[in-house]
Amino acid sequence: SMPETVQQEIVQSDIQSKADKTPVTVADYGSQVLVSLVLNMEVTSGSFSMVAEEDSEDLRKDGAEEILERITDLVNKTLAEDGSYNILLSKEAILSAIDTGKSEGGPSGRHWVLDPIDGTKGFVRGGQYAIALALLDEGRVVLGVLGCPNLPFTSVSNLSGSSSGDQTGALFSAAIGCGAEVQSLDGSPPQKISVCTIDNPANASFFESYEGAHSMRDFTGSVAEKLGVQAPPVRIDSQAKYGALARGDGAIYWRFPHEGYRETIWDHAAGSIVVTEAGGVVKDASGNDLDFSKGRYLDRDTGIIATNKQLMPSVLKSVQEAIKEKKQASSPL
Ligand SMILES: Nc1ncnc2c1ncn2[C@@H]1O[C@H](COP(=O)(O)O)[C@@H](OP(=O)(O)O)[C@H]1O
Ligand SMILES: [Mg+2]
Ligand SMILES: [Mg+2]
Ligand SMILES: [Mg+2]
Repeated sequence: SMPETVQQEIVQSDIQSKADKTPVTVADYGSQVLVSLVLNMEVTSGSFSMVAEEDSEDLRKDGAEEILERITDLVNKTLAEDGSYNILLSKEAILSAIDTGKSEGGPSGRHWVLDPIDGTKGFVRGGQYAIALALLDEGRVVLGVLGCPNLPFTSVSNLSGSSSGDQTGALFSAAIGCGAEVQSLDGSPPQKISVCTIDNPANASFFESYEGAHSMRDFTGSVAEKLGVQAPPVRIDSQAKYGALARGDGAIYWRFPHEGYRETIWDHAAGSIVVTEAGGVVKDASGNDLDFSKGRYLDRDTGIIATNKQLMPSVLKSVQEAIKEKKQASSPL
């Protein structure tokens, strides 16, 4: 696919820095264009609304001509190679396709939620990333798809060492009330997946961000200790973590960003339905469900925890204890 080709050949000029200092690449923009174009053409019933991560502002600035040209070429080349749609996009059409993702979402009606490349830092590093698409209906996630081109098809235990002969690439999908599935990217028949059945925290392993700045490791380390987790953390980028959890590669995924960080809905919508439809649960640190109905940002208390039903009560308890300790340690006497 287009992101795979870009990842293999990525050069410095393909990578830009956004106003918030996070990276964005030609593949992030290109993926947002392609997904929004196809959705627009295929979804014909009702009005179309999409909440997506990227916008065209930086691409309309002086000096962005070259990168816009590169995105336009990439998108047109991909469309031509695929052959399903006989269209050629101008630069202006590229910019307006990106901006179809400007919706505010919210509690009423239907909204597509897109992270065109989740885990851009992993993508640039040659690591894990995901293309994450979900559908919100009246404020709840009803559909989710996670494309993970670099994820071993059977298990992340095959991440290091390609000697296993495992296929690479996994496409997770879930619809509300219908369970979760995985298939290979070349279109093998989908198979049902479910979270692991581990109930003893001593046997549990956990996923967390590869990027240390995305989740506080001193905090998650103390939660792991309280829980009695023995295994070392498995650190991978993007919502591939939700996919890996949903098929039982590990028992827990948790995320505790630094204070003041606001989570966005496209970082969790697709992943959370894949996990819940695989029989798992996704909560904030207070044990509340995530609320995707509040617009582009996710309404939540500190942290996000995904695990199976058996482990959630003890994980929440350890998290609460760790939060209490942290508050005591930082409050003046
Ligand atoms: N300081 C921070 N704390 C927490 N999350 C952050 C962050 N900076 C960026 N992120 C988010 O973390 C996502 C990647 O998740 P992970 O840490 O699980 O790999 C990024 O998605 P994008 O790569 O789509 O921008 C971004 O939204
Ligand atoms: Mg980003
Ligand atoms: Mg993201
Ligand atoms: Mg992204």
